[in-house]
Amino acid sequence: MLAKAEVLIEALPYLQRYAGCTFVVKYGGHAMGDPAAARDFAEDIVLLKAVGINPVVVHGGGPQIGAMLKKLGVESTFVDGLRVTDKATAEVAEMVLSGAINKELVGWIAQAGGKAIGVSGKDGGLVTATKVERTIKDPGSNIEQAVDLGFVGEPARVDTTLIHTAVTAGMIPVIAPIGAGDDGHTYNINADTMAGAIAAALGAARLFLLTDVPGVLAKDGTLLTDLTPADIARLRDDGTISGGMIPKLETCVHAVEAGCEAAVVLDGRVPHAMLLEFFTASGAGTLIRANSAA
Ligand SMILES: Nc1ncnc2c1ncn2[C@@H]1O[C@H](COP(=O)(O)OP(=O)(O)O)[C@@H](O)[C@H]1O
Ligand SMILES: CC(=O)N[C@@H](CCC(=O)OP(=O)(O)O)C(=O)O
Repeated sequence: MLAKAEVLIEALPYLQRYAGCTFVVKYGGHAMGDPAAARDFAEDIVLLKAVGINPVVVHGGGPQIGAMLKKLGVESTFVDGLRVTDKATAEVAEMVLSGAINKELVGWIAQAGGKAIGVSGKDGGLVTATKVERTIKDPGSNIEQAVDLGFVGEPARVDTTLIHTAVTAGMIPVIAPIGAGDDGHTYNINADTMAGAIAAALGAARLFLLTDVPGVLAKDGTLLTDLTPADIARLRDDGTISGGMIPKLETCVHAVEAGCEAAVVLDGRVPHAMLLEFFTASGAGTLIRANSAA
């Protein structure tokens, strides 16, 4: 019994410090595979709301989009962790993200006793997207070449009115990473990028990125517990990070440089990972701050 009280007391300074603050939580497609983990995640989100923190959820769904494309016989390729998206792929991405996954998460939060509102970046002009321009180095000649990723977007403008309205009404926004461009097209946005842009626009106290690894791992597999933007640039240059970890850490750098206090990459498969990270002194995962002394 006393142990339970001690756990609550350990959380007290965090509760006092962060009451009224916004946390943006990105729930990755890899982390959401297991229904028990999804239930734990929803409980964590509802608990945050109950103690006066305003959680805003941005979800992914990469593996689920991949599975649907496979069913439909459509091939998918990636450049730097971004899915090359033609018109048909954009339609499937919107269907899976805004339709299936978004509503499933809203359902899990309702089951846990919360009130969630599921939207995509298209709703209320939340996220206006522009086309992502990328170049890749030709391995033979080392010459930079432009690659066309199709309808892959990045947030150009974020209008947080809808989020503020929902939060004021006691609701938890659940956001799918789809945006409309000024050109009228639908853009598929990497969910980490979407979460970082929303965290930056809201001036969130924390950005949590829940994924399927314990955090950022060094080449020998050990967990890197604290990183700065300069460390991340080095890890990218020496090839320690690759694939989906690249947009994830770019997002963290963007968010902390825009004023978000800290970003955390952590293992969403661990039950109640976010609560353990946030409310206990022994944090898990990788913490990213603008500078190591902060
Ligand atoms: N240094 C690294 N540390 C940890 N994971 C890494 C690293 N480099 C690349 N990765 C890859 O990044 C993946 C996480 O990104 P991603 O697949 O996009 O996850 P999510 O769907 O949760 O966003 C890991 O599963 C791992 O394969
Ligand atoms: C442009 C781009 O790559 N979009 C992603 C959107 C979903 C996503 O990011 O999901 P995870 O967080 O689960 O990886 C995709 O099509 O897979």
